[in-house]
Parts: sequence; C-alpha cells; structure tokens
Amino acid sequence: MSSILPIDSPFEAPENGFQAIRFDGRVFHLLDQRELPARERWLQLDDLDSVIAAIRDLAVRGAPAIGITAAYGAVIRAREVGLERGPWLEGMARLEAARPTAVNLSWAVARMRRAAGEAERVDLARLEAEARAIHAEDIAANQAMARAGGSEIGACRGILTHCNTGSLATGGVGTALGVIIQAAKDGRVERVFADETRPWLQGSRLTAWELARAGVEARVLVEGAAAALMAAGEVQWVVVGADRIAANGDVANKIGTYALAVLARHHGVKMMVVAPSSTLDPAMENGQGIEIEQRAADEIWAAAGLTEAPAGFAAWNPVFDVTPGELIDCIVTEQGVHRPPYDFSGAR
Ligand SMILES: CSC[C@@H](O)[C@@H](O)C(=O)COP(=O)(O)O
Repeated sequence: MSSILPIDSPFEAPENGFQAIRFDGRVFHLLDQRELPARERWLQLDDLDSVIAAIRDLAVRGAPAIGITAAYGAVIRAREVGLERGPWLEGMARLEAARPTAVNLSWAVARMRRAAGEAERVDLARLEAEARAIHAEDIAANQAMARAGGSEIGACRGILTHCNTGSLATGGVGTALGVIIQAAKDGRVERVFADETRPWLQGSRLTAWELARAGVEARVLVEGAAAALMAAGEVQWVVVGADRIAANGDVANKIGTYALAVLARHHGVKMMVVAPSSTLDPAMENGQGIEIEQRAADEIWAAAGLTEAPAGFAAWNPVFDVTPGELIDCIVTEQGVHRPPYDFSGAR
C-alpha cells in the first residue's frame, strides 16, 4: 500500500493520521468505509462514475474527504475524456451533485474548474497538482486545528463527540477527532465518549475503530444517553465537525448535533466545532438556506436489523441538521479559534 505514494510524501507522516485516500497518478485507492470495521477493503477507482457512486453510496464520507475525492475524480475524468473540455465539464456538474450538504464538494470542484484553464483541452498537469494541493492543504489544516483546538480544551474529565471526523473523514488526522486525539495524547482529557450516530453508525463503526487505532480509550453510547452523560457531569466539552458553516456561524453537521448543542447549553457543557476553511460557506447568510440531505429509509430499517420496512411504515431520514451559531462556544479552523458573534470575512 505504501508504494502508492512517494516515500517522502507528507501524506505518510505518522502525525498525519491514517491515509484512507490515495492517488497513484492514474488510479484512486479508497478504503471502503461501508465495510469497516469488519473488513479493510480497498476500492480501486479509475472512472468518474465510480467516484460519484463512492461518494453517493458512502464508500467515502466526511466533508473534507468528499472534497479531496472530488478533486482526484476531476483528474480521473480528464484522462477518461481525453482532456476534452465539454465532457469534462459535464462530468464536473454530475460530480458536484453527488451529495448536497457538505460544501467541500462544490468548493473542490470550483477549484478544479479554475485549474482546468480556459483552453479546449483541460490542463492535466495543473489538475493533478491542484488535487494534490487540496489534499496536502487539508492535512496541514488538520494539524493546525488539532493544535489550536487541543489547547483551547484545557484539562477536563470528558469529551463527547458525534459522527466520525478522523482520518477516514479527512486527508489527515481529522477535524474534531484530531483535536480529541491531541488532547488525549497530551493527557488533558480523562475520558472520550462517542455517540453511535444513527442510522449509519459512523460513531460505533468508524470513530471507535479510529480511536482504537490511535490508542485512545473511548466509550460508545447511544445518542439517547447523551443527556444523562451530561447530567452526570462526565463531559465538559462536546467536540464535533461540520459539513457547512454559514456566514453567521450556523453549522450543518450530522443529524443529532443540534440536539447535543441544546443539551450542552442546558448542562453548562461547552460546544466546539472544528472544520477547515473549505467547510465555510460565506455566501450562505445563515443555516436556513443549507440543503439538508434526505437519504433512503432503508438506512433506518438496516440499523434496526430489518431488510425492509415494516408493513405500512414510512420513515423520515434527514442525515444532517443545523445548529444555530449562538449555541456554539467556538469554531476552530486552521486560522485559529473563532468566537461569537462569528465573522468569517476573509477566512476563506
Ligand atoms: C470531518 S468530518 C465533518 C462532517 O463531515 C461529519 O461530522 C459528518 O457529518 C459526516 O457526515 P456523513 O454523512 O458521514 O458524510
């Protein structure tokens, strides 16, 4: 596996976490998140339709990882269409529409459009350099956020996190999970708690797997246990990632984040959001305009161990929600710690 990237690659440094996304110049290698933790299966993708399917079907997920994947997908598309601009642009429109909520996807595609140049044939060398830059910048942003967020936390008894925000969800050590791993390694947190994150179980399947790999002891709980955990004084911080952050600090993140923010405020627990500036959407005035992805009801039935809906039942499966900025104590980007009232002008 390590032969896929040059040996001196910054991607491979241990402090940059586990590398679940690799590009060898022609083929895109992806650790299939649908199979974890039961099986570590790598996908080899060399056409745009497969990249779009990998994003849509959650083989790769997590806002920054989706953006990086899209960037490499744009390179793959350029080869696939013999560098012809028309079909390449058509592919970019489909790629951008693979999932609606994480702004990192359209952000990365916009960067790749600019890198393609204006000529009738897209510039393959510039596209590949841009994709690798997007990947490398995310790794560096992860490191900066881990340091800034980690020192913000100080010594505490416990941290609760939601969804999966580590190496699987990013290019590097992660967003929220990077901060948590840093705090744990610095000996500043006694206990880490991870919500199981229904219905897709990013917490119990992916975050638990990543924390075990990182040597951080953690406990998984059902989301419904979060209020009791806070009431018992077990956690002083909720630390989560984001899929899109509006200009006023409203944050779209995995469904259940808003409930945690309300609970945290009630219990005097602090709420930190950790996300690179590629997750900021300054054009979005507030969270009300953010499109929330609705996924198939099957995911809910599958989480209940059912292969089909019980007769007569439908389901409601929004997979993100919006937390108002005023419930968030701080938002950490690679540029530092932002506090309310949020002002991200010039931050992206
Ligand atoms: C660093 S990842 C931040 C978010 O992308 C993460 O919290 C999240 O909500 C992921 O949702 P998912 O549906 O698994 O792609």
